Amino acid sequence: MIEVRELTKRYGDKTVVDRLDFTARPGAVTGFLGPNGAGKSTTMRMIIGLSSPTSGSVTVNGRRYVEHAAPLRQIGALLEARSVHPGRSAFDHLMAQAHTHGIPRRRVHEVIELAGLRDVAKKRVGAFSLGMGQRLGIAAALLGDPQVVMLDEPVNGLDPEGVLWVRNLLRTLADQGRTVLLSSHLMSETAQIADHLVVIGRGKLLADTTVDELVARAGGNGVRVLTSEPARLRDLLAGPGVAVTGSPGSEALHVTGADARRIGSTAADNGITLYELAPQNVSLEQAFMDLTRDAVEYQSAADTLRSIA
Ligand SMILES: Nc1ncnc2c1ncn2[C@@H]1O[C@H](COP(=O)(O)OP(=O)(O)OP(=O)(O)O)[C@@H](O)[C@H]1O
Repeated sequence: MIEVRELTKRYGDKTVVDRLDFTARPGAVTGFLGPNGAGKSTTMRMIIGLSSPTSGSVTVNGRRYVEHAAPLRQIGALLEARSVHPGRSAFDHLMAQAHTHGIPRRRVHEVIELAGLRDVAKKRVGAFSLGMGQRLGIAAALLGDPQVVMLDEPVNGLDPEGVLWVRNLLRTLADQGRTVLLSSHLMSETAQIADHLVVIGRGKLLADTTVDELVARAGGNGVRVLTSEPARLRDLLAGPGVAVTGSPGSEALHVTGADARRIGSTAADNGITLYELAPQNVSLEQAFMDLTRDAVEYQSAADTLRSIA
């Protein structure tokens, strides 16, 4: 478990992480999302003690990272800036890490297999593709067989097969009861992996939620209906969890909590004519952009032009 409490980091007069509060729980993949510069990497660095908070706290399995006798066995991390000696082989790199942490050689072979690196284990790391480098970073994160795994942009540079591999691996780790935290600025990609989402912008918590809740907050996956008898259809659809909105005198209704099939059947059973029955899918990417719009560090020229027009 990772518990972030009122975590704050300031560089000079700039507050980069601002009283951040969230929990990444065991048995779930928590997606840590935010636009560029939101403070994700800074938060992750504080989680593993590479940077110290200005105020607030963060614990891994109940203790601060530095208080663990064998931190590598508690949390395995892949952070963006890797320091791998380019002349070393993948095997030697992992062996050196294992050695300093009292991890047996057998485990090095296991993570090499797990990361699909067997064929390239003896190759110089300097000659690795970006994707192979990511796999090596993930192998290193898993070396201590940790209960908590934290990955900063793990699918960066991976081909579709690699992305699928990461997705399956993280699901397996969570299903084993481990805590998985992964950062990304890609909403749709994260939504396919994560059970839970923590969204930040300018260092502040914007949402601590599930994918479904986020979509609902952004307007939900409702259905637009055009009918000759809006008032009667509205009454017929009324029930727990169903919301129907529309303007007086208008033939249009917006329905949430009932899908197009149910609305169509209800209309047909009661002889009501429909002119339109259109599911409205809110794109996750749109929901994310709506949520983080005010927190984006550098707006695109188009946005800026729109806002001054
Ligand atoms: N050592 C530092 N000194 C001053 N400012 C810093 C330092 N490290 C990070 N920052 C600033 O903190 C802010 C947050 O950066 P951070 O790398 O944590 O964001 P991020 O969400 O990981 O972004 P990205 O998705 O681009 O990696 C940025 O504005 C960055 O310029």
